[in-house]
Amino acid sequence: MFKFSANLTTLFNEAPFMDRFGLAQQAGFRHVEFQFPYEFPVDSIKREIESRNLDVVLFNFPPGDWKKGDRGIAVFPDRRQEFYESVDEAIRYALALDCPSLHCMAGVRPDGLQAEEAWKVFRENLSYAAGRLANHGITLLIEPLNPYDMAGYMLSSLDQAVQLVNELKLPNLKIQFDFYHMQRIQGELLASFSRVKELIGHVQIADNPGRHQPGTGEIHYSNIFRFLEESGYSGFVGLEYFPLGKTIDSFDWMQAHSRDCRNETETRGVGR
Ligand SMILES: O=C(O)C(=O)[C@H](O)CO
Ligand SMILES: [Mg+2]
Repeated sequence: MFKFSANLTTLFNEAPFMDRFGLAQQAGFRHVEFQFPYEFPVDSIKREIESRNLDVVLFNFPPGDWKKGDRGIAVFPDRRQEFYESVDEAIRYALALDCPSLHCMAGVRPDGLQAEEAWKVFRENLSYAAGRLANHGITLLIEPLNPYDMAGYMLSSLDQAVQLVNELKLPNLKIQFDFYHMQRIQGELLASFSRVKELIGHVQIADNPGRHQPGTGEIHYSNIFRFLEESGYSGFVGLEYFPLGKTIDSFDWMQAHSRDCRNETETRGVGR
């Protein structure tokens, strides 16, 4: 049975980041994830999760300078040192927070950088990072992002991610399968998930269009949840959506899922 995780970057964003842990707990969540925690001291986050009995299940490596357009720094030949330091920083946070998985964003390829060179650097950096994370039992994740939201992002198809994972053969390198991005990239959601099931280390959800909660768009999430249960996926499903309306009013779809699911108590207890 899979478990829901509240993404505190996109959920509860009516409140400052450090207040979102308490709001997630009050809403019944046990697992949380977020994108970038680095502007907040790790000890403050640790206090929040310990006092609220939450587990942190995922966050990203530092992405470079987001305001200047960086969306990861793993593809740049001239920024390797900065990438190594970003791995150090991510590990420091992950160990303090006892987080089992980290997502490495690739980056946006500038015009002057040849694709072949960028892929080579990405492969080398992933090998480096996977080795460092393996020493701590942490899984490294890569996630294809749709080209409409993130133009020029290097890793923009599921096939590219599969190729990297198969080529590199690193036991702790897995795919972050975000149904929202997959819908916008290629559709064929159930078949695509089935095809790469063994390579998936984390799942995320949002509906399309709008990237809001399930039930607001075109994705048939009750089918997807049933399918995930039947497929035996037992990892996390991150709620990485921007609520339409107040966050606390955006969880109706979860009640429907619990009703559909045979073991209601377990779904609620573990997931929310
Ligand atoms: O945007 C997404 O879907 C993510 O999961 C990442 O954290 C990248 O920002
Ligand atoms: Mg995602």
